[in-house]
Amino acid sequence: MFHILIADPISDEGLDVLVDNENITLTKDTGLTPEELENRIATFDALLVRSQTKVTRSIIEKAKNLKIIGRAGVGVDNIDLDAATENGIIVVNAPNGNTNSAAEHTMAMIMSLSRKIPQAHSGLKNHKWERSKYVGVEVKNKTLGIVGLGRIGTEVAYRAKGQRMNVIAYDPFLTEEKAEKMGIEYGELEDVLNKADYITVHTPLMKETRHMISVDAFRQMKDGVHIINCARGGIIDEEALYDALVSGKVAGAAIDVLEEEPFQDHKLLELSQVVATPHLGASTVEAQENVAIDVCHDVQKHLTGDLVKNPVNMPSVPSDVLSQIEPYFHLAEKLGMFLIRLTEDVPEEVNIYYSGELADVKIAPITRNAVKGLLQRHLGSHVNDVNALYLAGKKDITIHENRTSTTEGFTNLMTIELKSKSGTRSVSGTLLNGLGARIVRVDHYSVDMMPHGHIVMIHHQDLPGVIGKMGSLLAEHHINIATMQVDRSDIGGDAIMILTIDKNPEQKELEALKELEEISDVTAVDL
Ligand SMILES: NC(=O)c1ccc[n+]([C@@H]2O[C@H](COP(=O)([O-])OP(=O)(O)OC[C@H]3O[C@@H](n4cnc5c(N)ncnc54)[C@H](O)[C@@H]3O)[C@@H](O)[C@H]2O)c1
Ligand SMILES: O=C(O)CC[C@@H](O)C(=O)O
Repeated sequence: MFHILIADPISDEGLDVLVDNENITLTKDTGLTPEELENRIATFDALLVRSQTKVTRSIIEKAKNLKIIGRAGVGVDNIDLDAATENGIIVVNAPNGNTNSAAEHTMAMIMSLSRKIPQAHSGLKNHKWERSKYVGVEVKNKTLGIVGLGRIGTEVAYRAKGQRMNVIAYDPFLTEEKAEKMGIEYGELEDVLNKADYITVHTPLMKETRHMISVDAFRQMKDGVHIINCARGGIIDEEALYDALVSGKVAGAAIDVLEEEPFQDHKLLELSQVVATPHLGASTVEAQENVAIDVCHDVQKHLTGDLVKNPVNMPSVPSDVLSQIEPYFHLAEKLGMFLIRLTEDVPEEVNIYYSGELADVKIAPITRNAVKGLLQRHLGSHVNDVNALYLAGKKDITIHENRTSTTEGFTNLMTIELKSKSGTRSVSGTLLNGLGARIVRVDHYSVDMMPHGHIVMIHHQDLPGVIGKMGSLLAEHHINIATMQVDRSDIGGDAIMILTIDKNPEQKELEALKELEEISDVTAVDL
């Protein structure tokens, strides 16, 4: 049974996705204080939030069962992503569902600023008919500067063009060709600041964008510029904006978001040239349904073992690519689990070689599963594909991915090589059409074994009678051999025997095998 805590108001249309699942329980408890959330979170498998709830490191560290945090919206600046990743908790968002609403809200803010609609409305509500006080300006032929031309910025650009505005935009991913295709002007940040009559920001809030519009940026703007922030508080330096409004440099500002929310007492709100809404960009029926449905689908997928569509702290995999590579996840994890048993030393470097068909697919998710298999022996079951690479880095294990053309006759071949102080060990596997995964090489020995069950790997000398002795010894301990593979380097030289047996061998049984003089090493692996 999975328990989901809904900590912010999430649309029922989304929750309906989860309600019908009999393995899921939903607890709605909105408006919890950080301390209350910290005290409650331990029993939950999933947490659903919007922008209000701050999911801090201390909350995440108390969340011993948490597997997924669903953010019904775009911005994830209210979630400590590093803490989530370190703790193997996947974070998903709903990046597409509120794009239109945020863009429409931005346009409404631009029009409100230009025609002073909120101020005039307030006047009338206070029984004042003040037509001359609220003379506005047209937006037609004015220049709108967009900082951040992603999903919302792009939609704002098209809407502004519909209002006959000129649009200039800055985004690190915007090219001149793309700008030309959109019928807008391409600019550096400086060009946008210099040329625009209205400046609207649509970047995420990150280290790089915090206070990107500050004193220096205001200095570069036209006198009488209008500023709009429907993205995130913190992108604009609020002190600098306040001063620029008071000095008249900025004619008006429209604000949906501020650094501290809720913000009913902020000094910017005291200025008559500021219009503001309480973080309403995504607050439409449509947007809330869309984001709730998207995020709830992903939460359900993750809890039932499927890959999610909108991961934030893991690369996403398009479904056509996923169907190609998913069958290799199991093979990769088992190869990793097997290989780590071949050394008692601290792993230092891992090389993963992808050959044949595997050389042409997206390998990163396969690598994550291999590393997960490797690390689980020492780090336990909290290693998962969200934190596997992070944890490997923390343990100073370097991971290299290589694509090669050496297929050794297989249509696909994956080899993992593990380097440690005592040397290099390796294991190779393949996926046989219709037959599933096979381990086909252990170090330089060829084998053919299914990667599951109780496996005993024995290094011995290639001499007559060894196999018989070993078989009798196992029989004495009532151990039944299910399959056996043997390979050798030379006649009479080193040889390997891999058995699958019907029960987990006890330590004393392994010790008894080691006592046979022809046997140099015995390793048990449970896959
Ligand atoms: N007010 C609201 O209710 C509301 C609703 C939805 C989204 N948002 C906010 O809007 C932001 C944008 O949403 P989106 O869906 O368009 O995201 P997006 O990822 O599609 O677009 C963000 C764009 O910003 C660009 N960018 C990043 N750093 C930049 C920089 N230093 N300078 C210029 N551009 C930069 C990126 O390249 C990207 O194209 C979200 O992060 C969220 O915080 C607010
Ligand atoms: O939760 C909300 O309504 C705000 C969402 C918005 O800020 C976002 O980043 O998607």
